[in-house]
Amino acid sequence: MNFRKFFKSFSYASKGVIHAIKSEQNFRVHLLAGVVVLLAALATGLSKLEWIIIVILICGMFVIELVNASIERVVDIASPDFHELARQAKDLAAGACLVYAICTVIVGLIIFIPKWWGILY
Ligand SMILES: Nc1ncnc2c1ncn2[C@@H]1O[C@H](COP(=O)(O)OP(=O)(O)OP(=O)(O)O)[C@@H](O)[C@H]1O
Repeated sequence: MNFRKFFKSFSYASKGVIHAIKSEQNFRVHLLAGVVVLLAALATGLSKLEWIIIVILICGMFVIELVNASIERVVDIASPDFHELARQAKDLAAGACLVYAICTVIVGLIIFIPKWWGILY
Protein backbone atom coordinates (compact mmCIF):
# COMPACT_ATOMS: atom_id res chain seq x y z
CA MET A 1 0.00 0.00 0.00
CA ASN A 2 1.28 3.46 -0.95
CA PHE A 3 0.88 5.43 2.31
CA ARG A 4 2.20 8.67 0.78
CA LYS A 5 -0.51 8.58 -1.88
CA PHE A 6 -3.12 7.66 0.73
CA PHE A 7 -2.23 10.64 2.98
CA LYS A 8 -2.08 12.96 -0.04
CA SER A 9 -5.64 11.92 -0.98
CA PHE A 10 -6.68 12.50 2.63
CA SER A 11 -5.11 15.96 2.51
CA TYR A 12 -6.96 16.84 -0.75
CA ALA A 13 -10.24 15.62 0.74
CA SER A 14 -9.69 17.70 3.90
CA LYS A 15 -8.95 20.74 1.72
CA GLY A 16 -12.30 20.12 -0.02
CA VAL A 17 -14.17 20.12 3.28
CA ILE A 18 -12.35 23.27 4.47
CA HIS A 19 -13.08 24.97 1.14
CA ALA A 20 -16.78 24.10 1.49
CA ILE A 21 -16.85 25.60 5.00
CA LYS A 22 -15.22 28.79 3.70
CA SER A 23 -17.15 29.20 0.43
CA GLU A 24 -20.54 27.50 0.84
CA GLN A 25 -23.07 29.34 2.99
CA ASN A 26 -25.46 26.35 2.97
CA PHE A 27 -22.69 24.13 4.28
CA ARG A 28 -22.08 26.52 7.17
CA VAL A 29 -25.81 26.67 7.94
CA HIS A 30 -25.95 22.85 8.05
CA LEU A 31 -22.81 22.78 10.21
CA LEU A 32 -24.49 25.10 12.70
CA ALA A 33 -27.73 23.08 12.54
CA GLY A 34 -25.72 19.89 13.14
CA VAL A 35 -24.08 21.38 16.26
CA VAL A 36 -27.50 22.54 17.56
CA VAL A 37 -28.99 19.05 16.99
CA LEU A 38 -26.01 17.39 18.74
CA LEU A 39 -26.41 19.73 21.74
CA ALA A 40 -30.17 19.05 21.80
CA ALA A 41 -29.43 15.31 21.65
CA LEU A 42 -26.99 15.62 24.57
CA ALA A 43 -29.52 17.60 26.60
CA THR A 44 -32.39 15.24 25.75
CA GLY A 45 -30.60 11.93 26.14
CA LEU A 46 -30.79 9.43 23.30
CA SER A 47 -30.41 5.66 23.02
CA LYS A 48 -27.40 4.22 21.17
CA LEU A 49 -29.52 3.52 18.08
CA GLU A 50 -30.97 7.06 18.12
CA TRP A 51 -27.43 8.51 18.34
CA ILE A 52 -26.37 6.41 15.36
CA ILE A 53 -29.36 7.62 13.34
CA ILE A 54 -28.74 11.29 14.24
CA VAL A 55 -25.02 11.09 13.40
CA ILE A 56 -25.74 9.38 10.05
CA LEU A 57 -28.37 12.03 9.21
CA ILE A 58 -26.05 14.94 10.10
CA CYS A 59 -23.05 13.50 8.21
CA GLY A 60 -25.31 12.61 5.28
CA MET A 61 -26.36 16.24 5.01
CA PHE A 62 -22.69 17.31 4.82
CA VAL A 63 -22.00 14.64 2.20
CA ILE A 64 -24.91 15.69 0.02
CA GLU A 65 -23.95 19.40 0.33
CA LEU A 66 -20.38 18.56 -0.74
CA VAL A 67 -21.66 16.62 -3.75
CA ASN A 68 -24.04 19.47 -4.62
CA ALA A 69 -21.22 22.04 -4.44
CA SER A 70 -19.07 19.78 -6.60
CA ILE A 71 -21.83 19.40 -9.22
CA GLU A 72 -22.31 23.20 -9.27
CA ARG A 73 -18.63 23.69 -10.09
CA VAL A 74 -18.55 21.02 -12.78
CA VAL A 75 -21.67 22.53 -14.38
CA ASP A 76 -20.10 26.02 -14.25
CA ILE A 77 -17.04 24.71 -16.12
CA ALA A 78 -19.03 22.67 -18.62
CA SER A 79 -21.64 25.33 -19.26
CA PRO A 80 -20.64 28.90 -18.33
CA ASP A 81 -23.51 30.16 -20.51
CA PHE A 82 -27.16 29.44 -19.90
CA HIS A 83 -28.16 25.92 -20.90
CA GLU A 84 -31.37 24.09 -20.06
CA LEU A 85 -29.48 20.92 -19.09
CA ALA A 86 -27.12 22.93 -16.88
CA ARG A 87 -30.15 24.44 -15.15
CA GLN A 88 -31.66 20.97 -14.68
CA ALA A 89 -28.39 19.52 -13.35
CA LYS A 90 -28.08 22.26 -10.71
CA ASP A 91 -31.75 22.16 -9.78
CA LEU A 92 -31.71 18.36 -9.51
CA ALA A 93 -28.67 18.46 -7.22
CA ALA A 94 -30.29 21.18 -5.12
CA GLY A 95 -33.48 19.08 -5.08
CA ALA A 96 -31.52 16.16 -3.65
CA CYS A 97 -30.35 18.43 -0.79
CA LEU A 98 -33.91 19.59 -0.17
CA VAL A 99 -35.36 16.06 -0.08
CA TYR A 100 -32.62 14.92 2.30
CA ALA A 101 -33.08 17.99 4.54
CA ILE A 102 -36.85 17.31 4.76
CA CYS A 103 -36.09 13.66 5.60
CA THR A 104 -33.71 14.70 8.42
CA VAL A 105 -36.32 17.07 9.89
CA ILE A 106 -39.02 14.36 9.83
CA VAL A 107 -36.75 11.72 11.42
CA GLY A 108 -35.48 14.29 13.95
CA LEU A 109 -39.04 15.15 14.97
CA ILE A 110 -39.93 11.44 15.27
CA ILE A 111 -36.97 10.99 17.66
CA PHE A 112 -37.19 14.22 19.68
CA ILE A 113 -40.90 15.07 19.98
CA PRO A 114 -41.95 12.03 22.09
CA LYS A 115 -38.97 12.63 24.41
CA TRP A 116 -39.72 16.34 24.85
CA TRP A 117 -43.42 15.48 25.28
CA GLY A 118 -42.41 13.01 28.03
CA ILE A 119 -40.28 15.64 29.77
CA LEU A 120 -43.05 18.27 29.64
CA TYR A 121 -45.98 16.08 30.67
N1 LIG B 1 -25.28 27.63 -16.70
C1 LIG B 1 -26.57 27.67 -16.31
N2 LIG B 1 -27.55 27.45 -17.21
C2 LIG B 1 -28.85 27.47 -16.83
N3 LIG B 1 -29.29 27.74 -15.57
C3 LIG B 1 -28.35 27.97 -14.63
C4 LIG B 1 -26.95 27.96 -14.95
N4 LIG B 1 -26.27 28.22 -13.80
C5 LIG B 1 -27.20 28.37 -12.84
N5 LIG B 1 -28.45 28.23 -13.32
C6 LIG B 1 -29.72 28.33 -12.56
O1 LIG B 1 -29.54 29.24 -11.51
C7 LIG B 1 -29.73 28.58 -10.24
C8 LIG B 1 -28.73 29.12 -9.25
O2 LIG B 1 -27.45 28.81 -9.73
P1 LIG B 1 -26.13 29.10 -8.89
O3 LIG B 1 -24.95 28.67 -9.67
O4 LIG B 1 -26.15 30.52 -8.44
O5 LIG B 1 -26.29 28.10 -7.70
P2 LIG B 1 -26.75 28.33 -6.21
O6 LIG B 1 -27.76 27.27 -5.93
O7 LIG B 1 -27.16 29.74 -5.99
O8 LIG B 1 -25.45 27.95 -5.44
P3 LIG B 1 -24.28 28.88 -4.85
O9 LIG B 1 -24.89 30.16 -4.36
O10 LIG B 1 -23.75 28.01 -3.75
O11 LIG B 1 -23.31 29.05 -5.98
C9 LIG B 1 -29.55 27.08 -10.54
O12 LIG B 1 -30.23 26.27 -9.62
C10 LIG B 1 -30.12 26.99 -11.95
O13 LIG B 1 -31.54 26.92 -11.90
